[in-house]
Amino acid sequence: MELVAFPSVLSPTLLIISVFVLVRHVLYPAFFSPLAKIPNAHPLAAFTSAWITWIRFRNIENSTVHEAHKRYGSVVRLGPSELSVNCVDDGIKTIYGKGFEKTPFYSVFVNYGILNMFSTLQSHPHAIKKKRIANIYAKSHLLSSPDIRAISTHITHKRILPLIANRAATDTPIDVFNLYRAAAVDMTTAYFFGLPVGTNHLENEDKRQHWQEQYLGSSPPDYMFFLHHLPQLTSWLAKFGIHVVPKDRFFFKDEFDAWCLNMCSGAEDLLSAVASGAEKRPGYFPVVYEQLKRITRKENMSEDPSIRLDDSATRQKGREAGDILDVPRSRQQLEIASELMDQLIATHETMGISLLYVSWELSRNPKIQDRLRAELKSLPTPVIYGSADEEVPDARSLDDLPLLHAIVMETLRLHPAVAGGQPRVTPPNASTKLGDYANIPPNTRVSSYAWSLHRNPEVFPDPDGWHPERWLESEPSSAAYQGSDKKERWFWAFSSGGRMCIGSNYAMLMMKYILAALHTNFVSTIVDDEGIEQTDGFMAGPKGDKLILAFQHAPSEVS
Ligand code: HEM
Repeated sequence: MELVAFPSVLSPTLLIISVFVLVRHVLYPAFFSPLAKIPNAHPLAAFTSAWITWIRFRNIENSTVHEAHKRYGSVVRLGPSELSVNCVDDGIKTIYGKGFEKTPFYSVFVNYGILNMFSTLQSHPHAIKKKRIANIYAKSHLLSSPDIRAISTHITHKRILPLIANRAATDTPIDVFNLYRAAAVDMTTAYFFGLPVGTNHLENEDKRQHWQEQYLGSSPPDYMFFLHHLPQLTSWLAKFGIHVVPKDRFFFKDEFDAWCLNMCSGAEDLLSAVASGAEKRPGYFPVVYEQLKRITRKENMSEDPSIRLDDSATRQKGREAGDILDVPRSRQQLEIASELMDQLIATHETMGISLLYVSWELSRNPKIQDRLRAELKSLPTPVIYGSADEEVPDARSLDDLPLLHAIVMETLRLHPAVAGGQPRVTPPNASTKLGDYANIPPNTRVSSYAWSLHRNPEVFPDPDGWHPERWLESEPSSAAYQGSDKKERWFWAFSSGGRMCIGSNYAMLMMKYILAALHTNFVSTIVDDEGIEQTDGFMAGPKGDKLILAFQHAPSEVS
């Protein structure tokens, strides 16, 4: 009797559950949700996030989303509550303007348990952090900064040019990916901590490799999917001893954390020396460190809810690593280090990738390389290798060079280092219009991709071709590459709005100094570019992780 009664009780329950599931997960998302009218990038996208998660796991997100935009237009649905948006008006201007907060995708960038500018999700605490240093990354400041000039002079004349001259003399090719990442770290640590404290990865290959191992070990590229997209599941599994991401990541991170604190201690020593009367020489002063220290001293950190710090745990980790973290640090010190560490990581890959693709394109286009050399030599103070006065151009005249600027812009367009989606959520208590679609509900995840924005053929005719002339409107041949809208509005290599890259002007200037040094003095040719295609991730470096070039001394006159 009971055996018969059991299913009869179960049946209504099962029926109710089935109807609920059908309505909630099938009928509502497919037919009644305000997102139902938006084209699905895949038939499953309306019902489940599993499809886009699988696409991300396979590292084919940027290309898949781009194909969906080509087929279905500027707004596509990636999941039941997720969109990709590929337009400027009612697109990036809205999403990256005001009120759309970041998602936990960015939480992986926390250092020392402390949120920094990049990993702070909410606008208000983020704005406080950004304001601390915005002025020293402003273009007007950088173009007239004696520190920037001194750092560029030192690093180009003392490190880059002798290194390349040696390779040219011995006919030994070089991996420019390594070279450029080293140059980016050397320049940036000099600006942060002062030249005497900053790294010298260009000349010291062992230190460079060790640093690179720590960096890759603490943010292992093959596992970033789990840290970005499944952070809760990843840490929950770890509690049961299932380490989806290798747990030696924490060892590398501890070492890396200790390294950055050590650099901060070096900067402190420089500040003490200046306070005791030592000369404040340009380039030898820890510009960014000092400013962060000065500003954060005035802040009452305990009242800032964005700051989370388990100081004892951080120190314990340091003790286990047997390193300098064992020395107790104040919250202010860790706050500064968290910020600097993040900015350094932002610099290293992005500048390395961008310069690599400039070199690759120039090496494939020798005529443009020759024209660039002529332009660089026309500067009042070109970067001449071996010259007695070891000058670099004034930053303003370098910045004004039209061809150099066009080459860098076109490379950042075609090969954006940050190619992937930058996720945000629609604001609570408001509905939003994106593209042609109104009433997008609150808490919808929305992203735009530089990869797709930069490949709109109406704005960038022949979008897959490298045509610096599209940025040179005075050039007759540029007419073929002018699109229907202003290119600058669609150029998104540094993102836009309040969360736009703080280092964009700095990166542009430093990359121009490096390119000026190389291409005034040398001619580059490709030796091995296997694996040059970009990976399909948030950060899109070369699949082969290298580019081998040969350099020869440039002829003294360019015809
Ligand atoms: C070619 C070089 C660079 C490229 C292509 C680049 C690109 C970007 C992009 C696209 C973003 C926005 C990412 C997002 O919101 O998901 C960003 C943010 C950021 N970048 Fe860069 N970046 C470069 C160099 C640098 C440098 C040199 C620094 C520091 C010195 C830097 C520091 C930052 C910081 C701190 C943020 C977060 C800004 C915020 O949240 O307000 N970047 N960068």
